[in-house]
Amino acid sequence: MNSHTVVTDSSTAAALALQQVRLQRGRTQVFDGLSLQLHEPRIGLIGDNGAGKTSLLRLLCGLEVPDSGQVLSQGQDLHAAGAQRARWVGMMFQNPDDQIIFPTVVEELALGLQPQGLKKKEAKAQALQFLQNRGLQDWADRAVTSLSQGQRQHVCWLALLLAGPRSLLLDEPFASLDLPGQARLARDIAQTAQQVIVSTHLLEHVRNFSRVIWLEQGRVLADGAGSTVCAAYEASVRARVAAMDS
Ligand SMILES: Nc1ncnc2c1ncn2[C@@H]1O[C@H](COP(=O)(O)OP(=O)(O)OP(=O)(O)O)[C@@H](O)[C@H]1O
Repeated sequence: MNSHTVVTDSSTAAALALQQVRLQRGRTQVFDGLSLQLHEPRIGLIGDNGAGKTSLLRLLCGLEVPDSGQVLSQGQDLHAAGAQRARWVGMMFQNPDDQIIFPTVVEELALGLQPQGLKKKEAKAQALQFLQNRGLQDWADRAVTSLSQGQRQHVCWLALLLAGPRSLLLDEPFASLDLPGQARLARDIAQTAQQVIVSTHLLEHVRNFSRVIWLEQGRVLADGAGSTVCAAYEASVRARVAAMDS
């Protein structure tokens, strides 16, 4: 298959796929021919700092363009898709301040509805209704800067849910959430109809996923049931820590 080939059979194509992707960031060759078919409704990404989890998510949502190879969503080239890409895939960033653009919560949520062709006023009304349905109407006109880090992360999750692309990519979504916040997000993820791909160091949140991918230096070290892959990663960490002590 050459680098311009586009798989067109969307009935069998994976929600997301990488074909022979090479990516360099700065001086680091992050991926050197990575291929993955991402069919499953819940996929976890685990691995040490610098393994390539964020880079993979950034490729999958079109923020990084591969140096060679292709990123596909249901068989269509993500980078050739232009504006409709926002209907296919959306990402929640590790740092909410990299994501939030608008001064108030309701405006930020409304932004995500614009790719659906809604006028500003309609989008704002829908965003307000969405907040009301979740008992968060008091947040609507709050300045985003007045929210805590964890609350801003929650706003990013709500914006992604409301925008409703068919694949949701979450980069360390639990990192700054308190325990009730983590439980709420885990419940939301479990109830979401769309595909959800989660990168995390908190393994309990992906251990029950049908698929977890363990990345190490841009390569797949293990790929399988969450319980098996998480146990293998934990065993590796234990062995490395033991080696440090000896
Ligand atoms: N903007 C950048 N410029 C140069 N190199 C980068 C950049 N971003 C990431 N890298 C490098 O790419 C590699 C993969 O980084 P990435 O952020 O994808 O890892 P990660 O698995 O998400 O790590 P973490 O668990 O720390 O978030 C690392 O070696 C990192 O140093």
